[in-house]
Amino acid sequence: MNNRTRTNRTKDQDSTAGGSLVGERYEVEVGPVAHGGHCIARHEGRVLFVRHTLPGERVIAQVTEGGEDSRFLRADAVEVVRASNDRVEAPCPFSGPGRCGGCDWQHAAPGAQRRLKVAVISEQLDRLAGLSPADAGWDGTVEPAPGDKVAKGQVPAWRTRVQYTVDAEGRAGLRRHRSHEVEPVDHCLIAAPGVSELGIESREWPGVAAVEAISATGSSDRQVIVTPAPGERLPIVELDRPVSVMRVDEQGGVHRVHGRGFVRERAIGRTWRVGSGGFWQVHPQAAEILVGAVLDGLKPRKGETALDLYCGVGLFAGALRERLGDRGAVLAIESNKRAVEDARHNLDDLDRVRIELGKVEQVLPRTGISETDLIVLDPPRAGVGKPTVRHLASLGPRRIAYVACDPAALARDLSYFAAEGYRPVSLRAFDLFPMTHHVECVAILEPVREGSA
Ligand SMILES: C[S@@+](CC[C@H](N)C(=O)[O-])C[C@H]1O[C@@H](n2cnc3c(N)ncnc32)[C@H](O)[C@@H]1O
Repeated sequence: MNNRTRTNRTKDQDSTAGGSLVGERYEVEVGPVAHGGHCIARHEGRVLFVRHTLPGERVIAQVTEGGEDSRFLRADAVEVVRASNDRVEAPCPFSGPGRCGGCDWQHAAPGAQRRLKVAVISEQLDRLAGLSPADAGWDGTVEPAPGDKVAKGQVPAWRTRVQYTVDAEGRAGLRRHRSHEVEPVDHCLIAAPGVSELGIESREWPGVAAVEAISATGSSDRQVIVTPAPGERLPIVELDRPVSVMRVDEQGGVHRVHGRGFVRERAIGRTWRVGSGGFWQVHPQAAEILVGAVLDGLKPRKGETALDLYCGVGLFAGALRERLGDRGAVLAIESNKRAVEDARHNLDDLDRVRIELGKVEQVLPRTGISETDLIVLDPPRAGVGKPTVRHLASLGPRRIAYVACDPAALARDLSYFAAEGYRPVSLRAFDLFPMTHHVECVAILEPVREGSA
């Protein structure tokens, strides 16, 4: 077979740019996985990030983005010439080149997905922090959530929050990869049963741009957040079961239409009020798993003080406060106003817990705190950043727990912590986003002792 074959390009693709290579097809050997749900291949010296393939495969890659002058090209594997042993038939009929962008690894066996995540974390730690798995105190595994152990070809239904986009015909679906186009679906396999039961995909949504469906864990609370299409009023939303309905206005504000303005999640023996727009982990076992990893790593002692930074509705602050005894105290900081209100409500029964509203980088210097024993960090994907890392190290904590949803941001911040004299003593990785490329890590840091390398 030719290693360069031209396909029928669409008019749109031809009009993208003079030197566009969109639509070109190359036969390539697929190399290692890269962060972001794709693998690296090369063609005539140029790097291709290829989706829908696996390391070691030989595929026909069709360019989806990039041109003659691009540093790299994006591509989809549209034909597999030589398959990896890790390849399975994608259980989801909506996945594949040009289709739903929600999952990256439908075509990989569950164990293989976790090995891909191991490779990505290892590569990020090495490249951005100069750390081997052993240096980071990591056993080099990604742990599945106990309830997600499914056989080859099966899919765990874990996603308790699903963002549907509605197409021009009023059909709910999921976004295609790096696109505003909608792939209409009649059932998302990774959606939790409580989301599927709402039947979002089986009804029409005229005048609606987006629908978010939420199924709380440990309570029967269900919520639907509807974003009307521009210039449209909110349609009457009637579903087969009682759910609270919220509306998003054109400025992004969320308003209650009927029912409660929040859902109640159960975790670590407590009930957590989570208002619309407030953060809660999407995987139903995530809160328990992450709290367990943080407490195991920090080993809080009676009377210690702790910071819970990027605290959301107060999950780690609550878990820590219960371990610190009468003289312990927790300061939590969160920038989302609604989440702070929920955190104050959720932790109302605990004394010596203070929750401050604002950005960590702005609020922390204003608190006047000059030392603390423990810190939990659970930042958004961008990570913490050098100035905040410096400030945190200056507080001299005995241990820091860093909960990370992006291994690249974690590795970058670990390199900043190293410069401030803190190093990871343990790292655990959890597969809290099966079928996708996402992974959650918990790193425990300690000050480097005199004499230790
Ligand atoms: C990954 S969530 C963690 C929430 C919480 N720890 C939990 O486990 O449920 C990150 C949180 O950081 C908040 N956030 C984002 N940027 C922030 C900043 N600069 N300062 C404080 N909070 C921020 C977000 O609103 C979100 O609630």
